[in-house]
Amino acid sequence: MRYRVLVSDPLAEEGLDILKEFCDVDVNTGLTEDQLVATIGDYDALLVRSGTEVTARVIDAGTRLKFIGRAGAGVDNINIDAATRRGIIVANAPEGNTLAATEHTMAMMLSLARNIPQASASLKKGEWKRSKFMGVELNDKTLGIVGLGRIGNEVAKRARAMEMKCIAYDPFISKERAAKIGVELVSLDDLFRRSDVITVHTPLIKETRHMINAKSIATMKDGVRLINCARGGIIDEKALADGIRSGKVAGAAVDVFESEPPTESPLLGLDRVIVTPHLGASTVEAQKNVATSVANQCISVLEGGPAKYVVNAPMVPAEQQALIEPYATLAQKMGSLLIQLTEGRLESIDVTYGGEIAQVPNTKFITRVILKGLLDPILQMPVNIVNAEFVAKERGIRVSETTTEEAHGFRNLITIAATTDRMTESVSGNVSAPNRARIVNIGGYMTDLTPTGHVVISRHIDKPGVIGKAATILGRANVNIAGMQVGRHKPGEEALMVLTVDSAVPADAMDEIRKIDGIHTAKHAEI
Ligand SMILES: NC(=O)C1=CN([C@@H]2O[C@H](COP(=O)(O)OP(=O)(O)OC[C@H]3O[C@@H](n4cnc5c(N)ncnc54)[C@H](O)[C@@H]3O)[C@@H](O)[C@H]2O)C=CC1
Ligand SMILES: O=C(O)C(=O)COP(=O)(O)O
Repeated sequence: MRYRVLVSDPLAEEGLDILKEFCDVDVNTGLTEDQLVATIGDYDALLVRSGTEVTARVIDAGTRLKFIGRAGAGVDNINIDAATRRGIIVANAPEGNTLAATEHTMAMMLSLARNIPQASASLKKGEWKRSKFMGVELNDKTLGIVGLGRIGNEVAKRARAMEMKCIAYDPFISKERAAKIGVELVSLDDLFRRSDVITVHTPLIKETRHMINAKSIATMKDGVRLINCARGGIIDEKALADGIRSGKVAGAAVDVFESEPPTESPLLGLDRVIVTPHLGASTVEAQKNVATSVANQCISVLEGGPAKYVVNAPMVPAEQQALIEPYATLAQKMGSLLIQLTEGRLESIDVTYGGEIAQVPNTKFITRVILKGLLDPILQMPVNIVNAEFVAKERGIRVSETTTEEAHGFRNLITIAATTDRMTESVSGNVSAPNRARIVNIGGYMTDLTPTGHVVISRHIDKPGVIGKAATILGRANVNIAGMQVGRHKPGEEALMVLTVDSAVPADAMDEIRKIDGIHTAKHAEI
């Protein structure tokens, strides 16, 4: 059956062509939330730009959805939590429109400085008002950049070329990194006080909503100019309109609005505000980039592969995927074995990465794979690397991750300990070559188990006859024993037996094994 993809905002043909090779694609733009809710259940993937509000209602109605793609950078129109809860991968295309948004910002800044849109409109009305449109030079002025990410960086480079002085506020960027592109990193208050022009390039999040407001405008230079080509709502539109009316703010350039289309915005009626209808990403080049990026990611995810720019799960860069793969495969099997060996309500999972694996920057990804292995078999809802952490948290299962150089004689060692309200059980595994992964310890007993197929794992008193009785019971049940290992600390004390068997063990045979004198516990597991 071919996958079905709904494209609910305009997407460049290049992206649609890629999708159509593998999927049935419906392009249906301008849907209301109710219309989306009514149809989304038929689709495996939804691709959007900023025009579609992907609400929790839409996501919950998308019972087949596996992928939500954003052909662009901002994902504030997608309810990421709702998608994560449902295990739906959300990915964007954050690099494809960076230069388009940068150039739009530069165009807005120059237009603002020289009143180009107003002068153009005036001349077209038949006027010739040269003195009315007196401008200012940008040369030597201070540009304050709020958010020195992809676009902020590119804007800074271009502003520097125009001999502007660039200062920036970004709590997540180092002074050294900013200095490399000739930008001085300052506090937000300093930026407000010192800038002639302020441009915002942050995402719209709780911390940035109305970051520029009446109070901050009051601290700015008289005659400051403001630019928002990032997200409506970062600048409080009402406060900006008041600032313009009072003359405190000389002008503003706005591409994005608190509500789009902005029918109610007080900015639209002001001469000194120039506006564009969210055109930052609207270049032929950017649209081709974001459409092909998101289409390729969509297909990869639908076919069970990774996406390059996942927003709601840890990413493994392409060049590290081959390295991580054997660990991830082992980790999932270890998780699955462990849950079959435990009894009771899971309280915590402690994962320790020892030796070489501790150096890999993507242990978070492996931890999610472990959680998937542990939780997917026991829960009704599908658990995958997107929602694994969320599902654990929701169920009050504490998850910890530790890295250490200690690998107990192995080059690398993953140990997972699961604590329930009744017991603690642990499993350790090692990858000695890309195609050689073993479970090397169960509950503190050394073993050497290829993690595949059926096993019977028991704890028993190390005394003659116990193992033989278990083997006899399996024989009677027509279960062939392919291999056997016994681990013990001292003769005569508790020992751990791992029997690899060629088929599932009937429940009554397992009950019989548990009744053998000397057997403490016995479990059948399929890895
Ligand atoms: N108008 C349009 O059509 C377009 C708008 N955008 C928007 O532009 C904005 C920037 O995009 P990119 O540069 O690609 O994103 P980015 O993620 O590369 O950069 C965002 C920067 O904001 C910084 N930041 C986060 N919280 C902050 C805070 N509280 N204060 C100051 N800085 C903070 C981050 O550290 C990061 O460096 C986004 O809102 C995006 O949605 C992007 C493309 C087109
Ligand atoms: O990529 C972004 O964040 C944008 O704002 C671009 O929006 P659009 O794809 O043009 O609706």
